[in-house]
Amino acid sequence: MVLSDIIDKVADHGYCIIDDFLQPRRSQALYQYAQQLPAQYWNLAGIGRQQNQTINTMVRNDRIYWLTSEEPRHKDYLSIMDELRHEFNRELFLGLFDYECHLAHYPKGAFYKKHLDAFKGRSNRVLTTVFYLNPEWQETDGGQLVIYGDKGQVLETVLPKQGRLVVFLSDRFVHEVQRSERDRFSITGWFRINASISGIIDPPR
Ligand SMILES: O=C(O)CCC(=O)C(=O)O
Ligand SMILES: [Fe+2]
Repeated sequence: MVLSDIIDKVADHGYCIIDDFLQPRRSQALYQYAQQLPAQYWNLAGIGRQQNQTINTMVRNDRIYWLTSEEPRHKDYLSIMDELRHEFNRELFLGLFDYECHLAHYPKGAFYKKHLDAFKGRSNRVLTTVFYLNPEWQETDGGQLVIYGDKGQVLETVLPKQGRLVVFLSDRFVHEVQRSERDRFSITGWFRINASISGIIDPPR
């Protein structure tokens, strides 16, 4: 996998789906790490921004855990995403300022209804990344990521299988996570610009 493939695809289509983004043993290590995280680390995910953050389990009911660079076991992933950020800036002049990401755990029955990760001109999230950790995944396990086009048509239905990375423009593609029939683990993140838009800044986490 070459980072420039990702850049080219995003430049051409606004999104890309890449397999074997990391070496299998690195993906597997992240999977094992996520699986053994004690229950108290996982928080129910909220929706909306800072003051308006609410937990609405009708919209999403996954659990998340933010990754910080202080923890050595997060460094590997954060540093490759930083390389990718530099590459995006070098090739497409996106001016991406930082990257934030969290582990996500969708237990059996969990989902995330149709949504956008950012609203045009109202967010500093530019690109969304989702990296999948489960080593085995079948159609019948559910949990597909569905990406929609601007007329509401299905563009992609993505099986969340280990090593696969999805990158898309955060304010352009409505997407959803279909009900998962098994424990589903991933790392979702956002490349951001350092802009204060209408006096609103997205929360750092
Ligand atoms: O896990 C996925 O496939 C997508 C997650 C997502 O859309 C989000 O966390 O905003
Ligand atoms: Fe999303």
